[in-house]
Amino acid sequence: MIDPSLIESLKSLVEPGKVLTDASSLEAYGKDWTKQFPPAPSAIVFPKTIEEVQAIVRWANAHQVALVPSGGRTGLSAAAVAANGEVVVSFDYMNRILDFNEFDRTVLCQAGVVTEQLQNFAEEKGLYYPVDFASAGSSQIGGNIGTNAGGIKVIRYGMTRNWVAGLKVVTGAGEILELNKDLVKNATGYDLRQLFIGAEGTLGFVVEASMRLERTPKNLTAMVLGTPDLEAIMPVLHAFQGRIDLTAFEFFSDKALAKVLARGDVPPAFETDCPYYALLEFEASSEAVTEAALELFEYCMEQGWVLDGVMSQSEQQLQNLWKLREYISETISHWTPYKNDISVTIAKVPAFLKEIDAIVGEQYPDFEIVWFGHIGDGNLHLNILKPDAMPKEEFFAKCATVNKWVFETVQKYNGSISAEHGVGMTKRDYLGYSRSAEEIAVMKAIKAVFDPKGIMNPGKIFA
Ligand SMILES: O=C(O)CC[C@@H](O)C(=O)O
Ligand SMILES: [Zn+2]
Repeated sequence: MIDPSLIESLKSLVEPGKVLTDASSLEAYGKDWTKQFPPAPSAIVFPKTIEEVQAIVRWANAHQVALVPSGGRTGLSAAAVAANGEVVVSFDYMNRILDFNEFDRTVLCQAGVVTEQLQNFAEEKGLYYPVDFASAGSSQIGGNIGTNAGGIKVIRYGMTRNWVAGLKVVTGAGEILELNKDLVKNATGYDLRQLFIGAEGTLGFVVEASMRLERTPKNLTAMVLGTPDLEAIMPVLHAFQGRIDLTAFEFFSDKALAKVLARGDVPPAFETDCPYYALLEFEASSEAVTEAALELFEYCMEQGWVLDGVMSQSEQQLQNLWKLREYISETISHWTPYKNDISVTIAKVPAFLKEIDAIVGEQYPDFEIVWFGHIGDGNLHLNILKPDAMPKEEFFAKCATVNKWVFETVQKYNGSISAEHGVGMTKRDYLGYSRSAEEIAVMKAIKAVFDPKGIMNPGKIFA
């Protein structure tokens, strides 16, 4: 905890009432969606302007106070958790869309603009912001950039990184930098914008971002296909990708589906029980595309890769099919899951999946294992559910012992121990499985340049 007199000086930097220290605010703003680390911030500060953010960072430098950036706090790696008396900097009051440029198709957002707010704004302009995920209703653009958020349309549109035209940041040294200025072409040396994307607030804070928009997809149509086993999913992807440009290719297991259906608010896709399901989406822009999709469906049935399937016939049915996939994470959060977010290149998915599945089957004989994720991107979400009777600490400790086997396999396949959720605190001890000692040394050197006093989100990414 920091000195109470320091909190008083912090109050002088922002509008009255914009520093909170009451227990419920500390609890709420001190954590994200992870449940491993008890929140313990000293205060929450709510700047309204870039100048206020800069003043807070300079104050933190002067007094050696650690800062934690806070957006929608929907992260899954504890990158936005303040567990050690830090001051949380919330962007809740920097939530305005400032400008729209129709020629460049860019939207200037303050860091606290909620993802859905940007998606809706794009729609009003007849355009589309394509980065999408279940937490779009609360996640903020600044946080999406800090984690380089991915989601369900990466196969077609890429990660948040692809949509950042320009950034304004306050570095850990308290300087304001304007990065890339929305240029499409800018060959003037290092692209510092890219460094701040996925940096989890460890170099500085994103205060404004210019985000690119895209044309609206036409007549999005989804298919849910039941497969006889895990191995059948990738040939289905390959078959469809040979003829159709997919906007999504997701998968989930029967266990994931059962949890979602048990909620009672989503209809099943079809009656046949299958161990695994693929959800794919495409633009049914012409009759020919729809026909090709149906032919591919039949072909996959003939090959024995698909047991049953359905294609959405209306916007409502499209939404319902998506709910089967999008509701999984929130639904299973009831079981305090231990999460893995791992990836390999597409070609390696079948062999990798088989090996990981065997490891977890062997290592977690008594735990319920839920598979789902963005398999079309090579990204698997492996969730281990906590048995109700087992204390949280015991459960997480048991799961951590299995990391060695899972991460050694990830390393063997040249994969990533965190595909899209970031490193934060949950994966910092395992960074070496995905990044070499030399790379980590360079990353730390870069941090020292932007954040010489080490006050920006310390303890995240690096142990
Ligand atoms: O809860 C998870 O493991 C994944 C959350 C999110 O990335 C998703 O794809 O639904
Ligand atoms: Zn995901």
